[in-house]
Amino acid sequence: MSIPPGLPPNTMTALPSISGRHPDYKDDWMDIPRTKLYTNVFVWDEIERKILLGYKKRGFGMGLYNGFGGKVESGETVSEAALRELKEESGISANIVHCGTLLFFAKGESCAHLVEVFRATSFAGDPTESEEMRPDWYALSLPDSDENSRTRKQDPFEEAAAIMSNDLPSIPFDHMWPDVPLWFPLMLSEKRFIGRVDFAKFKDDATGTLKDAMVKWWIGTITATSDS
Ligand SMILES: Nc1nc2c([nH]c(=O)n2[C@H]2C[C@H](O)[C@@H](COP(=O)(O)OP(=O)(O)OP(=O)(O)O)O2)c(=O)[nH]1
Repeated sequence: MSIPPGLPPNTMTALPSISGRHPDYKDDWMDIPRTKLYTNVFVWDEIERKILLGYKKRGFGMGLYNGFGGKVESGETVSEAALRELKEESGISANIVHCGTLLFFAKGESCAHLVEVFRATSFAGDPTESEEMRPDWYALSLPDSDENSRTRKQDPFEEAAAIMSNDLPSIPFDHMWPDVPLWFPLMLSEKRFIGRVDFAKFKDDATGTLKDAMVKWWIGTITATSDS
């Protein structure tokens, strides 16, 4: 499948890719009226095998755990916005490295979110709760999937690290955006990725309420760009 519309046009090769769709969704990518730029920063400690996540206390994405980020404001670069949001929401500073570009659109919304994702493994300061986010450390791990558990079992270093692991809680993937398991393993293995996920409301069988579900998705690993 080719790179979905709305993603940076100069990305020449993005392989391999993961793609899929909801069984009840037959349409193509949705038309996006407008796009707003966002950042999202994930900070982890390779030695202590822990990752810092924030619990969103209010507004958009309330009740979910995520990296730290928000809208890029006029006059600032994406990296400046990423560092500002990280500091405001978690109280820490970090050496950030850009690793992904993800486009999210929910049916019926006026605007898509183009999210520039950064990773950091060195940081300064103590995580501090803000009005918007409650930061906490979680044990560094991959989401559960056949693919990930196969990889884990084949990697003795990863297994040893897991045994030496800390007593921190596991990453609450069930309380994160549903797209996270698609690209999180790429981020942790320091790959560069791009992707798009379209959402639509579906009835949640368990609660009977309407819930945003992923209806069409594509994530690619960047192997080369036309300007590199
Ligand atoms: N994984 C994932 N992350 C998303 C999605 N949509 C989306 O905005 N994000 C990320 C990007 C940002 O890091 C964060 C949303 O930022 P925000 O609404 O808190 O922005 P903000 O702090 O500037 O907003 P505010 O103070 O004005 O409320 O969530 C999505 O569909 N999936």
